[in-house]
Amino acid sequence: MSTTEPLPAAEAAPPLAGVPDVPADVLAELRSTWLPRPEPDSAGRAERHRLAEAARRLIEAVKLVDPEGDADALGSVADEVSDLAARIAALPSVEQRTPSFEDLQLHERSPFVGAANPLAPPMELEADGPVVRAHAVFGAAYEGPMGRVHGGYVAAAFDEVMGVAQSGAGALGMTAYLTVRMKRGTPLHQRIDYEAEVVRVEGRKAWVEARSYADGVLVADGEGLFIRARAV
Ligand SMILES: CCCCCCCCCCCC(=O)SCCNC(=O)CCNC(=O)[C@H](O)C(C)(C)COP(=O)(O)OP(=O)(O)OC[C@H]1O[C@@H](n2cnc3c(N)ncnc32)[C@H](O)[C@@H]1OP(=O)(O)O
Repeated sequence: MSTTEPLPAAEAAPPLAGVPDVPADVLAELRSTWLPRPEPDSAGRAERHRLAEAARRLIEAVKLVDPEGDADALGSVADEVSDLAARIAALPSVEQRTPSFEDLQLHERSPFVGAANPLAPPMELEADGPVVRAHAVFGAAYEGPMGRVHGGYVAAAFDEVMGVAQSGAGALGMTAYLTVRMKRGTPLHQRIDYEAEVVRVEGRKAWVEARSYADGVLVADGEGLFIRARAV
């Protein structure tokens, strides 16, 4: 596939040599901690998602607020937000009980796709056979160079997408290494598209390649090695 073309239309590609042809139901099961993101299973979880979304807007607003503005107004909202943080912290915590199955899912808690995690942009994921696609918009809080996503977040987003795509090996493991080539700045405030797939499998090791695009232009690509746990 060309690395400078816009994302290709979804189409069934033949399996790569050495990469297993993993049945669709196995792929779906392996990916189920990430996607699809289900409807909230309770009113409380729906409100927690709404709270996370409000917190994302809070983070963006705090990052952008002008320190040369009205200092009293800033001080007043700092007090209010501080009080709010204390009120939320005083509510029951998930760490005070045995987590439910839903609490543990990455579509709930991940720093990239988690609906309950205010640090998650959140990234949206979809799978098309062995290929995993994703998109995300990074706000001001992710800024490194002016107007561009910090390199650490550029790489971390690749880890998330590759982490899902390793399912194409028929098993899940941990990231052993990750190489990301940042070819252009990844712009803030616009949709970034990702695609990733397994390109090689040897025993417990699966190599995954991924690319990211801004407005159809390649901004980064990379590869990672994922190693599944030894059979016990
Ligand atoms: C459980 C389901 C979870 C499912 C979890 C699903 C969630 C995924 C989340 C997304 C991914 C993440 O962010 S994961 C979080 C970030 N990553 C981590 O925290 C991983 C930290 N590292 C580790 O836990 C470990 O080092 C592992 C698991 C990567 C490997 O440990 P190990 O299994 O004991 O490996 P070991 O027997 O020594 O080596 C096996 C083979 O791999 C090679 N090898 C080992 N490490 C490396 C390495 N870093 N780079 C290159 N090659 C390596 C060895 O040379 C050997 O090759 P040979 O002699 O056989 O040729």
